[in-house]
Amino acid sequence: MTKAKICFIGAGNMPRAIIGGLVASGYDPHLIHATNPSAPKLDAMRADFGIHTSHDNLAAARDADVVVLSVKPQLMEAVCRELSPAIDKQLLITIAAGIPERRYHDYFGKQVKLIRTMPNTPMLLGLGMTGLYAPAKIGEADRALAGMLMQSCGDILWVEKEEDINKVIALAGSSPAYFFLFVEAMVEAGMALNMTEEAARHLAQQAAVGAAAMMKANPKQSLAQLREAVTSKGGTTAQAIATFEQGGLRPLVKQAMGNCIKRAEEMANTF
Ligand SMILES: NC(=O)c1ccc[n+]([C@@H]2O[C@H](COP(=O)([O-])OP(=O)(O)OC[C@H]3O[C@@H](n4cnc5c(N)ncnc54)[C@H](OP(=O)(O)O)[C@@H]3O)[C@@H](O)[C@H]2O)c1
Ligand code: PRO
Repeated sequence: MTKAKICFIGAGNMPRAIIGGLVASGYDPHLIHATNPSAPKLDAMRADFGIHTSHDNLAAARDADVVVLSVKPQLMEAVCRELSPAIDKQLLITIAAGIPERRYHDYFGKQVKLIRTMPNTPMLLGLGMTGLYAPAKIGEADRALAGMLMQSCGDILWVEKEEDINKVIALAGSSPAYFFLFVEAMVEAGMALNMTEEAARHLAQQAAVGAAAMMKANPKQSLAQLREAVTSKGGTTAQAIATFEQGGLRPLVKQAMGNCIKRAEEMANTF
């Protein structure tokens, strides 16, 4: 495993997931530094993962080999302008949605080495999915370093065209929230049938975990085959599935993912 010093600028939900995954995979916590304006998130990260923390973006970035830009897209320009004097040969990795790679050179006021990534929160459990895009000028060693960091917390997929990062957002970055919404709706339906929230959640979430594990364990079986194996002819599941299909679940999912991508494109024109 590399000995690169990694600094996360911004210590919110996503860096917490990546740092948790990195440390659990055996990455030395003393090589990891996170910065944030407010103290509570840093205190929690220090306590949970044993990493270094501070409020000083510039000093942390200056001391790092890899700087992971992990603030909200709205704050990215101001943060990059602040960091610029500290950036020289470091590899920059951004996890921000929306902002195109070319914009970062403007933000920093100079050419920087930057890889765009789109991770997701299951990285905290080592079950993440990250899409990565690097412009042609980025060398093999830097690609390998970014890939290794993200792969220590889950699966990775390199995309060749930058626009494909927006498809990664729709399919993986944002999609844990879709699954939570679906299970939330199932739990609400269970509660409407007079089940306790605890029992309904236990049933629905374990079914979700089991279904996810079956998809992963059976890559040669199509998703339709897995679905059909649950769906007895004239049985109960068939009624539920027909209700979803008649209610337009598939076009609704297509529309939701299309709107997700549209928002990423709007952000690219805004920030
Ligand atoms: N959450 C996801 O599932 C997900 C997935 C993929 C990518 N992303 C991307 O990850 C980035 C961060 O998202 P998030 O969900 O982690 O957001 P978040 O939880 O709101 O975290 C953002 C953090 O940045 C901190 N911050 C604000 N100003 C700062 C500054 N000047 N210097 C350093 N830190 C600063 C905030 O601190 P305070 O709270 O003290 O203001 C906050 O802790 C976004 O660009 C997003 O597009 C998120
Ligand atoms: N969370 C970020 C957003 O909602 C990016 C993907 C997941 O914008």
